Amino acid sequence: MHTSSKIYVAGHRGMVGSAIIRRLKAEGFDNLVLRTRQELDLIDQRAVEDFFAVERPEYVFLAAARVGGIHANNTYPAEFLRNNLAIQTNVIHSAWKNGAKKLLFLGSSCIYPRDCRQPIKEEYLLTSPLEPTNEWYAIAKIAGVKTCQAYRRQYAFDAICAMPTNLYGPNDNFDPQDSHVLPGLIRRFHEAKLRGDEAVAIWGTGQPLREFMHVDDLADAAMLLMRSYSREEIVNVGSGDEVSIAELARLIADAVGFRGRLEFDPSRPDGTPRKRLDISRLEAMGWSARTRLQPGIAGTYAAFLAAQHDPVERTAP
Ligand SMILES: NC(=O)C1=CN([C@@H]2O[C@H](COP(=O)(O)OP(=O)(O)OC[C@H]3O[C@@H](n4cnc5c(N)ncnc54)[C@H](OP(=O)(O)O)[C@@H]3O)[C@@H](O)[C@H]2O)C=CC1
Ligand SMILES: C[C@H]1O[C@H](OP(=O)(O)OP(=O)(O)OC[C@H]2O[C@@H](n3cnc4c(=O)[nH]c(N)nc43)[C@H](O)[C@@H]2O)[C@@H](O)[C@@H](O)C1=O
Repeated sequence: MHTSSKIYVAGHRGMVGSAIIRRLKAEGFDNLVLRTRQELDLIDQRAVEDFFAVERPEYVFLAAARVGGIHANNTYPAEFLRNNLAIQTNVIHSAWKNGAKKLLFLGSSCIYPRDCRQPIKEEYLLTSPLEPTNEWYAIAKIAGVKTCQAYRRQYAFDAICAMPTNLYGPNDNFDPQDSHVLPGLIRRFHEAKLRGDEAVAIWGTGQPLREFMHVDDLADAAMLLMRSYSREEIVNVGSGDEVSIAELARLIADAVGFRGRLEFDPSRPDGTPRKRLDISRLEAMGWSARTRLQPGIAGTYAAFLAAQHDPVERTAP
């Protein structure tokens, strides 16, 4: 990949896509092809084929997807299955057909079995049943992995797959219902602080463990893989920063300055009990995450506050 290479980042307005764009621009890449969802709906097969036939990008970061937290996954199963199958199938096929040199597909740690041995190695995929709250999304993402592997075997297309752990950072989705836990709780604690509430509700028991990674570290790993990894085996991307949801909630309350009580609501689902990734494969390439959780949360809260004053933030660049 050279700084003049033509690079398409699908989903460049999302959290991951915008982090990859920041990283590419910081490294001097200046031949970026970008389309908003309004300009190019990636579910529309004909539109995607036309776009690739005209633009013929050399490298593709596939960071567009129907994404959300436990509630969104559980509530919109048809969208999580259909949109993700369509987006990834259209993009992978058109990239290959129009001569792309390489494509990076993003899966997720939630594609592994619910009760997986820990830390999770890449080879544990498809060894036992999935977590029911996100099986539709997981099935779609597993199909994405298999699509990349099939195109590599049959057509020698250099499609690679990264499996990130739970991500957070600037430009995240801070929706009160449909977001992931970290941005969701930043908003809930912030609003509770402004109202002077005495307590904040935390979904579930607080006992599940999650590994959190700053999205800039994911962008760093994505660049490394795009530059130097060309195999069909999937690659985990994790940070080792594992905390319980109760511990996470206390860290966020401290960062936001909320001094009231935390009230756990066990009527809401916990989801997977634990999903810590084994990242030996990536470590063997000399990689490790840099941003620790506490400063990462502080920076994300600052980005949330900035976006309150500038509501177009999530839709930039
Ligand atoms: N967030 C996380 O914790 C994790 C994320 N990942 C993976 O990283 C990738 C990016 O996730 P993230 O950045 O968090 O998600 P976001 O929701 O922040 O971004 C997704 C992007 O995809 C775009 N998009 C969705 N549907 C379409 C469509 N039909 N046509 C065109 N664009 C579309 C969205 O556009 P618009 O802004 O218009 O909606 C948005 O820009 C996904 O593949 C996800 O599975 C993996 C592990 C963890
Ligand atoms: C990245 C990964 O993310 C998803 O899986 P998840 O890790 O279960 O996602 P989550 O961030 O929504 O929840 C983590 C934990 O936190 C608890 N929790 C408490 N309070 C809130 C809360 O306010 N919001 C949310 N969302 N969760 C909360 C919640 O009950 C759960 O125990 C996949 O669906 C899939 O999308 C995927 O790929």
